[in-house]
Amino acid sequence: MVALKDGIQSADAIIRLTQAGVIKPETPFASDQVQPASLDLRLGKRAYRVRASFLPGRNHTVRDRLEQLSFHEIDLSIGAILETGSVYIAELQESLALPGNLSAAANPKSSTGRIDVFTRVITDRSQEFDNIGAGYHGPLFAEISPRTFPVLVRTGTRLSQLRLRKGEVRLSDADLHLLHQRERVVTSAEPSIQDGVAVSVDLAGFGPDNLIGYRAKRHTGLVDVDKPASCRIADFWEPLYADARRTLILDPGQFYILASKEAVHVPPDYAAEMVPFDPLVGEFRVHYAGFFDPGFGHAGAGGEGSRAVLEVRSRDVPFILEDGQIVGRLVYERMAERPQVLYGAGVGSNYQAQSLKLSKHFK
Ligand SMILES: Nc1ccn([C@H]2C[C@H](O)[C@@H](COP(=O)(O)OP(=O)(O)OP(=O)(O)O)O2)c(=O)n1
Repeated sequence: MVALKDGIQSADAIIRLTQAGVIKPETPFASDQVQPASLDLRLGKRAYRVRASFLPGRNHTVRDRLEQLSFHEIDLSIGAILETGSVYIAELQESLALPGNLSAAANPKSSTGRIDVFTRVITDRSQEFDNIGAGYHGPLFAEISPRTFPVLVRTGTRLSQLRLRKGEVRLSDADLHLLHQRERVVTSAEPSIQDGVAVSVDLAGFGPDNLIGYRAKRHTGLVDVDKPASCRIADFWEPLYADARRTLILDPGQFYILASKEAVHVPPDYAAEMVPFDPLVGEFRVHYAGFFDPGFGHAGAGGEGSRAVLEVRSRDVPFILEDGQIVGRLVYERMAERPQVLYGAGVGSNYQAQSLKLSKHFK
C-alpha cells in the first residue's frame, strides 16, 4: 500500500503509485510524461474506427462494444491519419488498479484542445466519460474525434492527461476568497467567485494590431501532433482583430482561439480546472477548458501575466461575444503535496507567461 495524503496527487506520488502497480504502463514512461500534477496518457498499438461514440454501460467492457461497433482496425505503430468528423477508439498504454480511496479524472491536454481534437477517456463498464471511479481496475481507452484539422498520431502520442484524487479536494468559495486575498488567483480587482472564479474573454486585443484571436480555417493540411513548430499559422488560422465595439460574432460550427482578460495564477500548493461558465448557457461554450498545473502563472516559476486560452464554439445560432463577458470558471483544488517541479520551471512547459497562444504545433 502507498501512503497517500488527501488532495491531487503530485508527480512524486504518481511515480510511487506506478512502482506499487496502481498505474501500469505497458512500457516505461517517456521522460516528461509525469507532469507536476498529472500523467500524460500515451496511445497504444491499435485504434479502431467506430460508427459512433459510445459508453460501455454497466455490463460491458470497451472491448465488447468494439466488437459490435468497430469497422476498421488501424495500426498506430506506423502512424495514422485521423480524419475530421470520424470517431476513433484507441488503446492507451496505461492501465489502472486503483485502490478504493483513489479516483481519477482525464482531460485533453491543452495542446489537444487548441487544435480542436475532441478526446475523452473511456473505461470498462463506465457510464460517463473522463471520470474514473475509485477502485477501478482495468484498461483505459481514448475516444478521439478531430473536429477541425485532420491529425497524424502514432503509438506514444499523448493527447490526454490524468489526475488522481484522494478525498475532498475542491476549495469552497469561502476558501477560494481567502486564497485570492492571499495569493491573487486572477488579476481582476473584484473577481466574481461562485462555484469557482470567473474568467472572461479579452476582445480589446493584444500587441500593436489589437489581435484578439484566431478562427480556424477549413479543409487544411495535416497537423502532426508530435511535431512542435511544424505548421505555418497562415495555413491553418485566420487572425481576428478588435473592432470598435469590442465584440465578436461567433459563427456556428466554427472554432476560435481567444484569450482570457484576466491573468491567471495557480499557486504551487493548488491545481485548477477550467469548466464552462454555465452549462445552461447553450449558445456558446469554452469547449475544452482543461487542467491548469500548479505554478501556472506563478511569478516564482516565470509565469506572471499568463492568460488562459479559450477554445470557443458557438452552437446552433450566431452569437455575439462581448469584451469582458464571462466564459468560464476556474475551480481550484488542493494538492496532496507541493510538487517538486512547478509548471514553467524546466518541465518543457509550452504555455507559461503566454498571452494569446496557438498550440505548440504552429509557427
Ligand atoms: N484552456 C487552457 C488550459 C490550459 N492552459 C494552460 C494551463 C496548463 O498548466 C498549461 C499546460 O497544459 P497541459 O499540460 O494540458 O498542456 P500541454 O501538455 O499540451 O502543454 P505543455 O507541453 O506546456 O505541458 O496550459 C491554458 O492556458 N488554457
